[in-house]
Amino acid sequence: MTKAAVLGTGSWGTTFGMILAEAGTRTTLWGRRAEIVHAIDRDHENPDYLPGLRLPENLRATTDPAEAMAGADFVVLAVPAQTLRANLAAWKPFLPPEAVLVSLMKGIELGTTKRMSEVIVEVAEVPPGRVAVVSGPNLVGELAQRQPAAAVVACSDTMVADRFQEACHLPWFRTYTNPDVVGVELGGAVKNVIALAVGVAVGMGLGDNLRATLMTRGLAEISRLGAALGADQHTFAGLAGMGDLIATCTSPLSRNRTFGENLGRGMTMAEVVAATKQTAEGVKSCESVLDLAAKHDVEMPITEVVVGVVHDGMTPAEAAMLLMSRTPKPERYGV
Ligand SMILES: NC(=O)c1ccc[n+]([C@@H]2O[C@H](COP(=O)([O-])OP(=O)(O)OC[C@H]3O[C@@H](n4cnc5c(N)ncnc54)[C@H](O)[C@@H]3O)[C@@H](O)[C@H]2O)c1
Ligand SMILES: O=P(O)(O)OC[C@H](O)CO
Repeated sequence: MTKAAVLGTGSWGTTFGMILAEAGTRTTLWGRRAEIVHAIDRDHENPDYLPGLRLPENLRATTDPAEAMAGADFVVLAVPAQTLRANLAAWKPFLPPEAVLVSLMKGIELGTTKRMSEVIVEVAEVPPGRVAVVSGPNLVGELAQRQPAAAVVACSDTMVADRFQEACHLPWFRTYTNPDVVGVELGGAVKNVIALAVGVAVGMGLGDNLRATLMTRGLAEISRLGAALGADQHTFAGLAGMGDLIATCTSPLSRNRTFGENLGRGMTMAEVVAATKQTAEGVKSCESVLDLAAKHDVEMPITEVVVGVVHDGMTPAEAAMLLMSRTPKPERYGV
């Protein structure tokens, strides 16, 4: 029987552990908080992140990373993106020698501007073919209710992608494979930034035309950055691109969109941060995405104003004015 360790007992780590367990993969969660781990292992519930959701009885949990990873074929990483490097360095001694490492994280590392799979390759010292990524329209608020959804499993080694696709495939959670790790990771990371922008527009009371415009031009930004980094442009028309962008930008379940909406309503950053109990990856990744774009001379105006509003004191009104007053351009650059 295939065995998996899921490192992180937050909303996505717990839910994905449930998916793996229901798909027949022997799964153990690792969490740092004993009270949450005991509740999952003993009471089959995560009271903090998924209260009321009955977890599979075969889904185990522990605070011991060695115990979680012992004999694992897959080690699934489900911590906030900016904590990956330090965590993985601590977990490295316990990684089974042949295990595939799977990233559920949607972020770009601050400072290095590395994608999560690049951080994993560097810290764990494994070849890219042993690193997979899962992304797509996967709002936990719906998945925890076992509502139908789909996701992409990306790995440069297509056999590895096929194996993990099988390990987490369910009738209500359809998995697709894609060899384009760069495109899948960029889609997942940058959609969070665009969702912040759409959230600000929602909070300001602006309408559906602007929301659709921000999503469309946001996808253009993601695609431009992807082209500069060698991604497959088809990926951005897929689940990890357009699919996740639509889900995140249109759903009140999205932490990133909600964060932006609170800013658009006039709350201060301090107030919004205090009100946000879960991870909104775009808040930190907007800066690393903009740095990555600058390294490759890619223009990302929506990302730029998101950094302005979230980190540099720009008001939502100033951001809207800046975007709408840009010089007229062809819809597609370079044509
Ligand atoms: N929740 C979703 O709907 C969803 C869906 C798809 C992908 N993701 C991605 O999954 C990743 C995990 O996010 P989440 O949604 O589960 O977040 P979350 O806020 O629900 O949970 C984060 C978990 O990480 C733990 N944590 C925080 N700091 C830590 C540290 N320094 N070391 C170890 N653990 C730490 C927290 O205690 C918590 O258990 C993110 O990159 C997110 O973008 C989330
Ligand atoms: O709640 P968000 O904004 O982190 O989005 C959750 C998932 O990434 C949606 O696919």
